[in-house]
Amino acid sequence: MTVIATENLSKRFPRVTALDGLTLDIGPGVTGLVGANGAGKSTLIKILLGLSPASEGSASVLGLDVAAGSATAAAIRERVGYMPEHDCLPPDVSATEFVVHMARMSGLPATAARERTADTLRHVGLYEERYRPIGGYSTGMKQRVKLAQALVHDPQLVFLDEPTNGLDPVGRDDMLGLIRRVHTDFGISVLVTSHLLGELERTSDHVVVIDGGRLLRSSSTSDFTQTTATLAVEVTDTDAHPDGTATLRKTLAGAGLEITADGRLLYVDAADEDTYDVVRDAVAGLGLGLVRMEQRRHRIAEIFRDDDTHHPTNAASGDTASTTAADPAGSPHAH
Ligand SMILES: Nc1ncnc2c1ncn2[C@@H]1O[C@H](COP(=O)(O)OP(=O)(O)OP(=O)(O)O)[C@@H](O)[C@H]1O
Repeated sequence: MTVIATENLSKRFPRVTALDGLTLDIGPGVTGLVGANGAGKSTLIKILLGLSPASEGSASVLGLDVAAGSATAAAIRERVGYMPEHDCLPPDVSATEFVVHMARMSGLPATAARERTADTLRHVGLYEERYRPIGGYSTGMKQRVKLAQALVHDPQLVFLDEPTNGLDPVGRDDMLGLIRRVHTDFGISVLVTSHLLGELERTSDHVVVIDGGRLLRSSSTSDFTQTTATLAVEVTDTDAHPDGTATLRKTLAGAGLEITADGRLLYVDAADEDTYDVVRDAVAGLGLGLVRMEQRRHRIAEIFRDDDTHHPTNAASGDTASTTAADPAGSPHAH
């Protein structure tokens, strides 16, 4: 089932092309949309919401064409929630008043709007504070109000534009947990943007990476982080073998295995199941202690670093979405 589809979608402003022939097919679940600042993430969301027309190409949301006219646009808004990137909350009203208002705007009757508001604010973790004016809230609380107003009319899909912006590491973790639960508890599909690839690794079922308005990669998170056929092996030293790692490497190479070393870790190419036995027997035969022998998993960021070396666009443009997005230093979840 397709939740969001775009076909050759472009958006040109007088001085910049924000989206450039973007073709996407996104299914249900949590999808992370990653790209550096200016990659075109917000532009894509605005087109999908019908707030901004595309220059070229087509797009549909929940099977509805975003350019089909006002009746379809209204139908999309009924089914879709939107959490904008920038601060957009009125400071003088309380979270309850604001979210009730947004629920009423979405067409809910007064009683249902009040009930849904109470439930949604509780779900995002706002309790007694919900009666105080929003102007006195912390950034984390404001982000929660923005999330609540996107969810209050029980949409099938929400667009969350940089929901972790401005949050400290604990606040980020909480927000990412909440986003995950939006899908697992309510079955709502999520398109969440970030310029940090690492933080979407844990939260998303699917990751789409764009750079300069173009699609760089779209695949399921498990494809990104799939287990490779490489074993990571670490051993102790002994009196007989003061450099156990080097000794084991020599022994395994002698047994015909492909090995690379990274400090005390040996990466052994596990061509088949027998490789485990060969390594175990070699370690036991040498009398070394086996600290670890495990299948190596790729992290998303690692795969992008590999891709960067091959990708012609990146090589040409230098400071790109993937290099920025893959920067593990920027994300508390990258390691
Ligand atoms: N209304 C506009 N007029 C002119 N240029 C625009 C407009 N909106 C966006 N752009 C440009 O289009 C490009 C994509 O912007 P967009 O906001 O979609 O990026 P983004 O990936 O969401 O980045 P950010 O995280 O910084 O918002 C940028 O170069 C931006 O300057």
